[in-house]
Amino acid sequence: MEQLIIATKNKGKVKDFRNLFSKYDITIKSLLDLEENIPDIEETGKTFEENAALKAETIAERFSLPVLADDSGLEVDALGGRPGIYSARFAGLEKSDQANIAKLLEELKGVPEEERTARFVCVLAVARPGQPTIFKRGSCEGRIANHPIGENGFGYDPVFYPNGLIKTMAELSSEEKNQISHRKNAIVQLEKWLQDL
Ligand SMILES: O=P(O)(O)OP(=O)(O)OP(=O)(O)OC[C@H]1O[C@@H](n2cnc3c(O)ncnc32)[C@H](O)[C@@H]1O
Ligand SMILES: [Mg+2]
Repeated sequence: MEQLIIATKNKGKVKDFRNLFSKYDITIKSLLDLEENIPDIEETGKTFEENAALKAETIAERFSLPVLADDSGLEVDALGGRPGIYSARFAGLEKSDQANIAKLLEELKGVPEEERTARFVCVLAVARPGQPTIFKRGSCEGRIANHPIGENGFGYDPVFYPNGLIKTMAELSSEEKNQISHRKNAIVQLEKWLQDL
């Protein structure tokens, strides 16, 4: 069984990745599992790719090991693509899922259902010491609910209806989310690399 470091401190992502990687017989170590406390990596990039590379390359250099990072977010069409790369800090730097959802619903007040289209985007970066960083992008199309429903998942899952479903992402089991998610759609593109790990 192989081990892969994921440069994240987000427990929701870690749960998704553990589940998504189980079929490749790969175990995950996140920054939350490491003995030493890794300071937060400032996400100063202007794109998902730049921020994913910052996270993956910083940790890969530090440990001289291959590292995967995920930079992801929600693009809402009626908001011109916001919150996008700012999804985690939409309502402020304390990164509260509840506050982010409240701000999103407030900004979308009065916007009719057909104009509430949105997508989750996930960019994965794989950094390996001395080699060029690889990027893969996945997305999941849907629309924004009028109020939060469901207890599973994290982030904006309670207000996101994936296309074709009458349940929000937070009403799906992990297995169901991981069949259709942006994260899954990015990971499948790494399949060849994962087999050679
Ligand atoms: O940077 P790391 O440590 O990985 O953790 P983070 O939460 O700060 O992660 P990002 O910078 O990539 O911001 C992504 C945000 O987008 C949202 N998001 C991403 N994937 C999601 C998902 O599967 N379900 C719900 N919300 C998601 C959620 O608000 C995340 O905090
Ligand atoms: Mg972050």
